[in-house]
Amino acid sequence: MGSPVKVILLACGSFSPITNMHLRMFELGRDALNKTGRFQVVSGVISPVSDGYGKKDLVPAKHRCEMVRAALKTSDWVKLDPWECTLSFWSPTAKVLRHYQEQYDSHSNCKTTPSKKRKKLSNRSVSDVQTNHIPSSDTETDQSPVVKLLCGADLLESFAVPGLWAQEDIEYIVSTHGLVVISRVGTDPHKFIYDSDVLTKYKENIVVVTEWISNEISSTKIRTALRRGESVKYLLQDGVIDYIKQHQLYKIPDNKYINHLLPSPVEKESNSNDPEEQPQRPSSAEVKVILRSSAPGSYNPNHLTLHRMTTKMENKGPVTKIVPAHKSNSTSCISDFGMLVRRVRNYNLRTRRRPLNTIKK
Ligand SMILES: Nc1ncnc2c1ncn2[C@@H]1O[C@H](COP(=O)(O)OP(=O)(O)OP(=O)(O)O)[C@@H](O)[C@H]1O
Ligand SMILES: O=C(O)c1ccc[n+]([C@@H]2O[C@H](COP(=O)([O-])O)[C@@H](O)[C@H]2O)c1
Repeated sequence: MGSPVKVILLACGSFSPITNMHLRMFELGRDALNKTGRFQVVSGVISPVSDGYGKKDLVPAKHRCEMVRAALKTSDWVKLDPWECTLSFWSPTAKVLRHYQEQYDSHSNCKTTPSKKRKKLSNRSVSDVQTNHIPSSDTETDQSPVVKLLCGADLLESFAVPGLWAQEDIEYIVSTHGLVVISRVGTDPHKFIYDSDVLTKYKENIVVVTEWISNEISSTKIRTALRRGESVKYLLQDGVIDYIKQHQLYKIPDNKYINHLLPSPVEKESNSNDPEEQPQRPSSAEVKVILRSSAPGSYNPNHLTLHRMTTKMENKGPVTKIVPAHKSNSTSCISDFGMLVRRVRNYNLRTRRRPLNTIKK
């Protein structure tokens, strides 16, 4: 067998935000290709989609790129390439693959490699190897790497969504580049390939990786958890969580799990051991009144009851006492109380108001 074909794994997607499973995909893909003996993965590239894609909950590309950068601090072989997402318009994946292939071809030692030869290499199947229908090793070592699309099985199955992908793009991707597909719960990539004439035609160029340690992290589920104020630790890299918190992405409420990672400067300053200084956990009724009256504008607009309950307080200026809002029946903000109380205390500290615990009921 000749020397293996060098491969660059390219993952296209929203990465809003990048999850640990996106990172795992690269590890799984590299292992699977290297184990065949036919390929040697030399690097991985993450290409976040342009803002022009217009998908729901797609935070601006600059944030998605920064989150990818933060996540990749723990990888020594996967890199961010912001080319696609710096364009103001969406680019089909076939175009993105072609762009990167051209980049690598032009940078390779073998600038004269005809693309047809590359296509032949990329398409090399198990049967090719077995029958020694392979280029000589001298030729191979001069080859620029082949860019393969690394994706989850849901992306593969989206090929069948009517009108979503151009048929010629699908054929170009599988014939010229090839796919490395990571299994995902609820998908059946082998059957999907069987059902598709074009995928069956090029099936030697599709590597399906079964992830036995199945892990259904998705960016959608992460966004849902964030919106609900739930912990996302161990699902995202800590640097990504910090970034989300710092830039208040995904409309997160005051999230105790997120916020406890990075205490606000005011919280650091007020690091008192005096039990009298420690905020108490008030009842829901108390918080509702505190929020609106002490820090107008900084409460979560989702807590509409707060607004209604506190209009009486508006002319009273700063918080001087807690008024039990026993008439309220909303429980929507209960999980955020600790942080809400800290916010009030911080607000009072910043504005030199009396600490919360000195406020009498
Ligand atoms: N848990 C997972 N298992 C396998 N592949 C995944 C997983 N999560 C994401 N991917 C793959 O990562 C690539 C980029 O993902 P993208 O950010 O667009 O998807 P996503 O996490 O499913 O996002 P969203 O939930 O916002 O649709 C896609 O090929 C997708 O199939
Ligand atoms: O090229 C296409 O026709 C095409 C059609 C649908 C999706 N894609 C790409 O698939 C990636 C994941 O998209 P999504 O909607 O599953 O997050 C993203 O990079 C898109 O540009 C690409």
